[in-house]
Amino acid sequence: MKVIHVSAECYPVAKAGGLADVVGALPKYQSKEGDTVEVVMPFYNNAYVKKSHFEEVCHNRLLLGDQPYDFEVLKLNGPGNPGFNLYVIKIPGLLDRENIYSYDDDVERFTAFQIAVMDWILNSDRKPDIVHCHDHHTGLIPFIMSYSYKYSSLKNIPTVLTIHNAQYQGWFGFNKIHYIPEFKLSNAGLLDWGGQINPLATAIKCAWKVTTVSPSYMEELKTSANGLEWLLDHESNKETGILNGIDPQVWDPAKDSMLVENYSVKNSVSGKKANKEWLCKEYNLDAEKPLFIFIGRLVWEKGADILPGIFYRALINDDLEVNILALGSGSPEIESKLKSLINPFRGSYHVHIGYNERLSHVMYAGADFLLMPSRVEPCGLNQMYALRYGTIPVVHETGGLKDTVTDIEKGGFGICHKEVSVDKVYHSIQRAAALYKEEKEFKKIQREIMKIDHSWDNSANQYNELYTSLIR
Ligand SMILES: Nc1ncnc2c1ncn2[C@@H]1O[C@H](COP(=O)(O)OP(=O)(O)O[C@H]2O[C@H](CO)[C@@H](O)[C@H](O)[C@H]2O)[C@@H](O)[C@H]1O
Repeated sequence: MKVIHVSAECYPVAKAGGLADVVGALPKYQSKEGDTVEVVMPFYNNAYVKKSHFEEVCHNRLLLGDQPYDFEVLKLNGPGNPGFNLYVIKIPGLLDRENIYSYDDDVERFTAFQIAVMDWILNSDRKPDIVHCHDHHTGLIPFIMSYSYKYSSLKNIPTVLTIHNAQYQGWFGFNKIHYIPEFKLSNAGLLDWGGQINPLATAIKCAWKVTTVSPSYMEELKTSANGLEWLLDHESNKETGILNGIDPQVWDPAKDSMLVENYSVKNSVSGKKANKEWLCKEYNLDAEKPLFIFIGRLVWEKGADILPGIFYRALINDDLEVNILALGSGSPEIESKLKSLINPFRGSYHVHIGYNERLSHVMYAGADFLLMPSRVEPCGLNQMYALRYGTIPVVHETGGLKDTVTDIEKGGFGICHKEVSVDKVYHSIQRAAALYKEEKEFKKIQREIMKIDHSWDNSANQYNELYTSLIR
């Protein structure tokens, strides 16, 4: 079987969040003997790409409307090889920029990327058995494969869409419909949702199967999906929730080269202490107090808007005695509120605004508790990384968090709250701080959570079974 994953992100080449982690790991665990699982993504002009070696596979010219663009398909070679064939599409002037998203011409960039992928597959000797698309940036592919005249020879290849985040749908106006390779106009309704071209909705309608990254999120989407509830409910017979895994080759405290000191279950106490002490020295925190961390995009879905309120309440209360360290970027208003707490709470609080992969690893290792007050969490990887690194998750019971974290009082290993509010999260922090004082019990939980298996094997098998059902 030959599978091609099409994605805007893939770790370690380009990462903005969890999508990259998934696409950079899943293919490694899907490849069984005789199978080929590949990834194709855009060529960005970032530091990783600059230091990597690529070999040209083909070059061609695509048409975006009537605008021609030359493109190259390059294969990653040499020491940076991620463990599967990884191809990048270079479209000079469109894709080769430093960042992944947030340019004014993202519609043109990602539509051209999808057309280039189609042209490459159309002209390749060995066609894939499955094309697996991820999120809205690749959502037009199932439509193009089924309805665009030029690609009609691909229409019997099954397509799978995985929704990592339904909040973002890639909407654009019908004035750009000519970007999509020519098709019978009577099919234009498949592109439409609420009067706009909606690539995520299009993929939900046209893909042969739709998956999302946890069973609970799949259910939640039917009542809360940023306008796509009815569609997701209507298409439910082709939908499945498959929980993400984590890649133990990248996320292993015993081997992680980004840590200050490596550790396993046996020496978790001293290993975590060394990482915590480094963080406390670096950010002027108190290593005696429990360390709570937050890592992620500073947006409403992650509950980041209530972080300043939660932090203030926890830090102003002298009896609680906690440290807080946050890492993230996003809404300028939240960034500035979080920064404004640095001066008043110097010695027990810091926020690092920006993206920093290495720091995130040290934080998972050195922290005692991870805060995830997400309002929407399709799966969430942070809580699984935290568990693996012996850090207890404090989470809102939603989506994938519900599927991966059970409260200590219910025989589990995390601290859960049922609502997203300053009060509820503060109450969870109080529970966590009390647990920290029960040293023996706290360290026992730390060791237990490090042993939980969240590796990809089980989920990779579920994807493979899904593919097999389509090929049959
Ligand atoms: N400032 C920063 N510096 C360094 N690292 C940072 C960072 N901000 C975030 N990260 C890292 O980015 C990843 C975030 O992954 P998540 O899965 O938690 O969220 P995301 O919303 O991006 O993903 C979406 O897709 C994934 C994958 O399917 C789903 O798990 C999730 O629920 C869904 O919202 C983690 O590896 C985290 O450490």
